[in-house]
Amino acid sequence: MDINAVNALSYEDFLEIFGNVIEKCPIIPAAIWIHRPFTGLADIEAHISDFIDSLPESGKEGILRCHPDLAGRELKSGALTRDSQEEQRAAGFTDLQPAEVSRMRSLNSEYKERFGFPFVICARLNTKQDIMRELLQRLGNDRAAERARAIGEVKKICALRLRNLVLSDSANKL
Ligand SMILES: NC(=O)NC1=NC(=O)NC1=O
Repeated sequence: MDINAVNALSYEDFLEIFGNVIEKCPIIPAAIWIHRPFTGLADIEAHISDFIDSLPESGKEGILRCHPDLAGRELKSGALTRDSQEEQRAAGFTDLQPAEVSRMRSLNSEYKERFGFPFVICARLNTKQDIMRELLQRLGNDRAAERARAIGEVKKICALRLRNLVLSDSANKL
């Protein structure tokens, strides 16, 4: 799907296709739709990034809370969105050893306890070893630094989801 096809979409079709580029936050693509015609993928990304950056801390933390834990309950119960399921599988979280699952569970809850929002990282750009190392390392951050870091990861996830939608022909099958 090229950018002209994106710009020609009705609002409903735009949301149907792009509604989950930020996990479970359709309000973000719904909000940036107003900026079409987009000049390209980078333009869509820039509008999403600007919208997120304009939010108060509580809004940014709300976005983070919409993300499922890595190797968490939703993965176990099959409740993940298709995007998230695919990303967690790619990083190796769908076939963890029981000891790895409990390690992720305890690290995730320690992180959530400390920051009040879940640990978020772009799973497609990391192996499960990278992710466990990052989780441990980022536990040492202060809240503001960690919020900014996690939002940066949300934007990376978004960028990969957008590329997958626009550059592949998956979105053509409306
Ligand atoms: N807590 C998370 O980082 N979740 C996720 N990262 C991804 O890349 N996909 C997810 O579901």
